Order: sequence, then C-alpha cells, then structure tokens
Amino acid sequence: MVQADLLIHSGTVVTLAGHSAQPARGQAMSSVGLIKDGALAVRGDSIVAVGTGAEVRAAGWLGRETREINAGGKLVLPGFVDPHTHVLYAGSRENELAMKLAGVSYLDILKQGGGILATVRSTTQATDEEIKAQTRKRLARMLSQGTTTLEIKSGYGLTVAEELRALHLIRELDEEGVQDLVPTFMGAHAVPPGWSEEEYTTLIAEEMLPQVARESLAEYCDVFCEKGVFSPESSAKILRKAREVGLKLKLHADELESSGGAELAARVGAVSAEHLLRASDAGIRALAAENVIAVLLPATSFNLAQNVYARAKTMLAAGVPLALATDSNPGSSPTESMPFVLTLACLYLKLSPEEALTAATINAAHALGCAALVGSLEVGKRADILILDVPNLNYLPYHFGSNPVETVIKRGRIV
Ligand SMILES: N=CN[C@@H](CCC(=O)O)C(=O)O
Ligand SMILES: [Zn+2]
Repeated sequence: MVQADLLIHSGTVVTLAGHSAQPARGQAMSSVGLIKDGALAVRGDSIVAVGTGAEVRAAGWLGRETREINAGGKLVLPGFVDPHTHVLYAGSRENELAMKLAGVSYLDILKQGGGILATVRSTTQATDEEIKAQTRKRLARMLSQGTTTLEIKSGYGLTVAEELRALHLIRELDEEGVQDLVPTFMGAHAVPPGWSEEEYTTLIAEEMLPQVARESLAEYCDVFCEKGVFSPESSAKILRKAREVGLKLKLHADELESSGGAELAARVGAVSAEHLLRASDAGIRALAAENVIAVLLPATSFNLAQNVYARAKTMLAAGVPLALATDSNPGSSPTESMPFVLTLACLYLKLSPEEALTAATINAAHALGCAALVGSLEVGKRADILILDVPNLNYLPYHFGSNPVETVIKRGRIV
C-alpha cells in the first residue's frame, strides 16, 4: 500500500465534515465533527485518512517514510478561509485614527477625499513590486494566523488600467503559491473624483467588466452599495452586467445605513452579502429564502467603534448560512487575524465557538465556491491543516490578543 507522507495524531481534531455540499445553517452550524484522540494522514497535497488514531493507523497508510507529528492533545483544525479582504494596496491610514476619535464619520472622511480615495492615491502611485511586497507581508501575517485560503478584492484603482493592474497583481501573488487566492473585481468601491456615480457606473459596466471577463481575471464582482457611494440602482446595474459576463456576485450591503442591500443581494442571486450591520428584517428573510450567505465582519464593527454589530443570531434563526471574514483593509479593518475575528464573533455576534468556527471554515469556503476543496478535514480534500496550541475549542475564542496557531500545513507542506 502507498504510504502517507504525514501523520498527525493524538490531537483534538475538529473536522467540520458533512457540510461540503451545502453551507451549514441553523442547528447544523453547531455540528463540527470533533474527534478526541484524532488523527489525519496526508499524501501529497491531499488528506487520505481522518478518524481516531486507531482508525487511521488501521487504514494502513503508515509506513517507514511517513513523518509523524504528535499533536499532544492540541486542537487540529482545517485552515481558516477568509472570504472577504481588501489586502492588495500600498500605504496605510493611521492618520485617520485621530479624525475618527474626533468624531468624523467613515463616510465623511471619504467625502473629504480620504478613506478609500486616500488608498487609491497611495496604491496607484506605487509600483507593482511595492504593492506586491506590502501585500506579501499581510499575506504572511494571515498565514501565520492560520488563513490558508482567502479572497482579495480589487478596488483601489478606480480606472480601467488600474483595476486591471490590481487583478493581474492578485493573479501573480496567487501564482507564488503560498496561499490560494480568490480574485474579486470591485471597481465599484468608490466613485472617483471628477466622475458622477452614473458616469462611473457606465464605465464599470461597459468597459471594466467586459475586459475583466475577457482576461478571466476575477471569479466574483462586488459593489459597495451604500448611501452616498453606489445606490441600489447603480449596484443592480453593475451586478446584472457582471452576471451577464460570467462572474458570480457579492455585495457590500447595509454596512453604514440600511439601504435595502440585503434585499438586493437576494434579488440578483448573489452568492453572499457582506457586512449587514443594519440589514432589515425583510432583508434577512430574503437572504434565507434565496440561500445567500451572510459574510459577517465583526472586526469592522469593532473598528468603526459605534457598537453596532450584525444581528447574527436573528440571521441564524431565520436560516441564513453565516460566514466570517476579516475584511482586512487599511481603513475599516486593519487586521489580518481570523482568530481575533472568532473572538469578536463569540463576544459580540453571540455565536457559540462551534458556530463561529463553522462560519470561518466550511461556510467561508462556500462563500468562495471552493467548499469541495477546502474548509473541512475530509478524505480527498486539500491538506490545509492547523495545529493550535489550545487545549479545546472554547479556549480558541476565549483567549485573544496572541497568535494561537502553532503549525500551518498548506497543501500538505509544513510552512
Ligand atoms: N466598505 C467598503 N470597503 C471596505 C473598506 C475599505 C477601506 O476603507 O479602505 C469595507 O468593506 O469595510
Ligand atoms: Zn469590504
């Protein structure tokens, strides 16, 4: 029999098995498939056996060439999937902290030419190598904290050439093969100075989207649907065109004001709706009815510091599948840490550790269309595995502010 390259044994293995066909919702989000004294065998970049130590050894994968890792009772998890990030950019915006503390709102900073527009300036002025070097550092911080697959949006370019450049850079970073990167086109991140919303919406629909599709540069299209940014009408126009050219849809919805974003995401058949801090009851019902995944971003709520969090429990009760992400970006969420997001999800979204973990792994993978490959520890899946120096699942969100991830295995290789 062929031998496994790697055997991880004596761990508390949380498989998240059984949710690969459909995102988990309701009660099923608590079903995490925990195996005490669990083991995993890996061959090449895939998982070939999962079970108790005795079961995996009996399966006969163990040979003289097999490297063994004794997890010593620690937690063994699938790599985190971060389904909403804006990590491709140059510069930073710590100067906005003082404005924020003085009471200037996120949208007012944007209206004054700061916020997203400030990052557009620093990014468009940077060379390809500068942008990639800065982004690699963020990706490395993500990997060390357990993120093995993530989405990256464009959106700090806002011209045809710059948006295409961003997507090319995401592709180049993906080809470096450290993590798996899922590209999203988000030309509709802000309206650039000198353009009306209508003119810029037409540019996105008529020029940007066809070129993105022609070069197969993105899997998803996303829009910042928000009062003063893109209206539901402009958002719908962009998303319908995106669907026509073959992209799947996401929507930044109801983040700062309730503007019917959740309803729109459901109406256009989006895979996911993001933020949803102020989603209406009707919006939540619509998400459930259309199987739209709610990607919740509690680190953004934390950082906006207005004490407004998405109504995760209401969504859960309504049957909306929940995912979690960092929203890593230089303005509203300057963090790369999925473990921190798990803590916030428990403390402020009131999710249980089991629900939060489901949201950060298999449901997050569904939000990126890659649940057949990642998000759980099951035979045939990619060997993206974490060993965390924590004694049980409750400890993971409970202890925050330091990195609990001890070992990261990406596609079968120890990082
Ligand atoms: N809200 C829009 N986009 C990001 C923020 C980007 C930025 O501030 O640079 C978000 O999801 O929070
Ligand atoms: Zn975002």
